[in-house]
Amino acid sequence: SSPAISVSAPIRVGSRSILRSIDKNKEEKEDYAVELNATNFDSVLKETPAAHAVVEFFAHWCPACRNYKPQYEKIAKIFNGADAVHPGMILLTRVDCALKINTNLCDKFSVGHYPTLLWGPPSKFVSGSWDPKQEKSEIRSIEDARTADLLLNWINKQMNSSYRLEDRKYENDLQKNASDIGQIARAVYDIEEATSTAFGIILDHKMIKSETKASLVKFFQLLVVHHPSRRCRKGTAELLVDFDNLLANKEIDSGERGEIRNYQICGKDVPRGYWMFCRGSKNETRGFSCGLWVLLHSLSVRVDDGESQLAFTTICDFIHNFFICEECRQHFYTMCSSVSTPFNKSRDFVLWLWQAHNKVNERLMKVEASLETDDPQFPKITWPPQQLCPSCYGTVRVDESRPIEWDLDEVHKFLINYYGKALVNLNKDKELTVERLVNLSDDAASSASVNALVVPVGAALAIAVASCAFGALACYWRQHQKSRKPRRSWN
Ligand SMILES: Cc1cc2nc3c(=O)[nH]c(=O)nc-3n(C[C@H](O)[C@H](O)[C@H](O)COP(=O)(O)OP(=O)(O)OC[C@H]3O[C@@H](n4cnc5c(N)ncnc54)[C@H](O)[C@@H]3O)c2cc1C
Repeated sequence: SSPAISVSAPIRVGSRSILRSIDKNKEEKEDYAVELNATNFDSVLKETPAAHAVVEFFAHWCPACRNYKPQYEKIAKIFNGADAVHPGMILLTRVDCALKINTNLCDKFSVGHYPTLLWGPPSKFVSGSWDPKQEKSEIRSIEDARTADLLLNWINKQMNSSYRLEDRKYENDLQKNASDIGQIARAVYDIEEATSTAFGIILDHKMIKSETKASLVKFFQLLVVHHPSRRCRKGTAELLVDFDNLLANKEIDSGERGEIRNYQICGKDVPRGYWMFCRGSKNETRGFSCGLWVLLHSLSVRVDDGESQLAFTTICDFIHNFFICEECRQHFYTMCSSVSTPFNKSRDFVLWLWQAHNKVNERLMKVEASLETDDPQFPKITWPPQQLCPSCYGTVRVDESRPIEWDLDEVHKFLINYYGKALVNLNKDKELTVERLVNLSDDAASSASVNALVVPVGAALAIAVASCAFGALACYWRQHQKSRKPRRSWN
């Protein structure tokens, strides 16, 4: 579902001004920043799904504010509303302090000059206030944002992001443009969304039990090392470290979830509540299950030969224990169980997953056609289509009724490229490397005497150490937590 922002056009007090603003919008370009006033300020900021808000306090008579408006609008256009280039993350708003109704509101936020820009979590603005002298406020003043570029740079610094003014809206036009491999690039958002959604479902349905915990820990280890999104790797690593504490071990089987219920596995900006690559043309189609497939494929192409069997069993167990669609998990598990020889090449595992997905596609082609439950814009196909990977097709396919003669080397090459390189991490952060982890752990060691806490050696740790096969990273990380916690901060 797309983020619902209840107010998308400027709202002013009085019906005449509403009409004026509508007319103005027709004549001029639409305003993207949401205009707030004392009556809707709290409700809009309370309801927004965005994790961050910018409030511009201005006065309509102020010439500098009028000149600033096009700059501010450029940024609002990128973030505000479901059709924005990067929807759902930041809400840009403005308050006209020259309107009597807003006098108290502007006072509460210590507006001393126009325009004043404040940044913070939307909830902190609700019934909130701000004082420049106040320390430790989550609301911060944006000092130098005279131009759209400067404002976006400031935002990028806060969010560790790399948004650009030139970013264009992602059009999910796979069907129209099936040969465009670039479409997959934005799927990293959906993988993050799927990871966070999966974790949310696991918690909501109290699925962590003594008999499923080991399988979840193994899956987390796989994510720590091979998730394409850095913030999910980081979030999962931190979760793994604190798993026993967060889970309140003794309460697992009683269904309690301890502190873990508040944990955001891919960081505080995810989930965002919408899908990009996996957005269906109807609300109920695609979304999570599509995101989960893309996550699994992107994991498969990242594992080494030596990890392939463990990655296979980890994914099979994860789906079996935690994918709440009964038919899907049963069917997938049957496919898993039919594998008799352990994988010792990642290529075989990658191709197995591709084939398994195609088997599901082929089954669903028939089911969806008879029940008319398909997404008309995204019918199930045997994948990849020839337009996307001509070389995957060993021979030119003249007769559609004959089985495809796949060139498996080419399919493998294609999958590695598609779910590997092409599916890039859009966050420009430094990579989480083994070296960095080692340094972090050393840092933690040097400060151990001051702020170390003893982490109980619980079942999760034993399981984690016993299954240290996903590269050095997860293993190293988990083992170093035997006697101490690392610092919370990663930077
Ligand atoms: C493990 C698993 C098992 C499932 N089993 C069932 C089931 O038994 N019954 C059921 O009704 N639904 C099942 N689903 C859901 C179903 O497969 C689809 O995810 C859902 O119908 C949404 O389909 P979609 O059009 O978004 O494409 P999806 O099938 O979700 O695919 C997502 C994207 O992956 C790419 N893709 C497609 N095929 C392949 C392939 N072979 N290899 C690599 N990439 C590919 C395409 O870009 C596609 O857009 C399962 C989902 C998962 C994750």
